[in-house]
Amino acid sequence: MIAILGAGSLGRLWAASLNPGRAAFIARPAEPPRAAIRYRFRPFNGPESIIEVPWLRAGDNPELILVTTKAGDTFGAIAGVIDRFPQSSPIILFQNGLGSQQTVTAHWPYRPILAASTTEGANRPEPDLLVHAGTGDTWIGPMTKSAGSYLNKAVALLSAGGLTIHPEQTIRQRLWQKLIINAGINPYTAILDCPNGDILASSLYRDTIRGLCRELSDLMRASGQGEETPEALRHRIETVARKTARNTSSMRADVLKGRTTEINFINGYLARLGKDFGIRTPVNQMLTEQVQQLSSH
Ligand SMILES: NC(=O)C1=CN([C@@H]2O[C@H](COP(=O)(O)OP(=O)(O)OC[C@H]3O[C@@H](n4cnc5c(N)ncnc54)[C@H](OP(=O)(O)O)[C@@H]3O)[C@@H](O)[C@H]2O)C=CC1
Ligand SMILES: CC(C)(CO)C(=O)C(=O)O
Repeated sequence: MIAILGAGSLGRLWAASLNPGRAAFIARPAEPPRAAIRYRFRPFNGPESIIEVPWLRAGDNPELILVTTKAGDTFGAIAGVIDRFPQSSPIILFQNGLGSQQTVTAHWPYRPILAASTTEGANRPEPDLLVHAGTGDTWIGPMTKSAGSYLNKAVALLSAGGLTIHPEQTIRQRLWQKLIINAGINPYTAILDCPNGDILASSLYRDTIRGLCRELSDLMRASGQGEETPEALRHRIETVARKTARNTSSMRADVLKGRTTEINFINGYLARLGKDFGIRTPVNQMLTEQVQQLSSH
């Protein structure tokens, strides 16, 4: 049994991809018992089907716990339920950005905690409809010392669902690579209220991207993530913006739906890191503040 904490878009994608009966959602601690969650699943290819996922029962001992809450909810969500599970239960964190993973591993350093970086895309245009909007790859790797020995088992269990999973010993590097892309696309799409590709011609983007990439390059070096020139980072950001030109980014989607964004774990994380290292980050700071003004965060 694979337990999933966070019955949103990504959690439902995982539940739908695993064989029937293999997944269960973890309820919030104070939630009264409810009937199984039922939703329509529209796969990337093929016909729609109905998925029914039960709630994990008291005493169930999952082989794996997937955490698919938003970054800002993750620590509280885990803290609310973790005492139900043995110290040896492996936990995989699926959050975008950085910062939430460090908070969780600093609090539970002896638990086997892994992190994932995924390019799968899922959304819920209606509450009971889950759309697998884009297929991709998922990399999983250890964040705590004891997690290393669980990696192969976790990859095998999740691969059985049919999504493409890779073991990744240097998962922090992967998370950084995705962070760079999210930092260079998401806030602009939220501020400008436009699809990913449209940011490239905007004056906000053109006036600030050089400075942003300089900050990203300096922060990568200071964090031990290696040397990447600002020009190379800009090229990578723009390649993804062009490839996903018609996409609504997750941050723009959050703003449009009035939800808290993950800005504090993307450009906000980078601005905080700059303060720790004594590196000036005026562009990350400005983007963070502008996005914070658009929503409750
Ligand atoms: N969707 C995608 O395609 C991708 C998402 N990601 C990352 O995955 C993470 C999840 O994203 P996504 O699935 O889109 O987000 P959603 O908002 O769709 O799902 C998050 C879910 O977590 C639930 N939740 C919040 N707090 C708790 C809690 N304390 N206990 C149990 N459940 C809780 C929310 O419930 P409620 O709505 O009731 O608050 C919601 O159902 C994010 O960090 C995102 O960046 C990464 C790559 C792709
Ligand atoms: C790569 C990108 C920008 C694709 O939309 C993304 O990951 C997101 O929207 O969060």
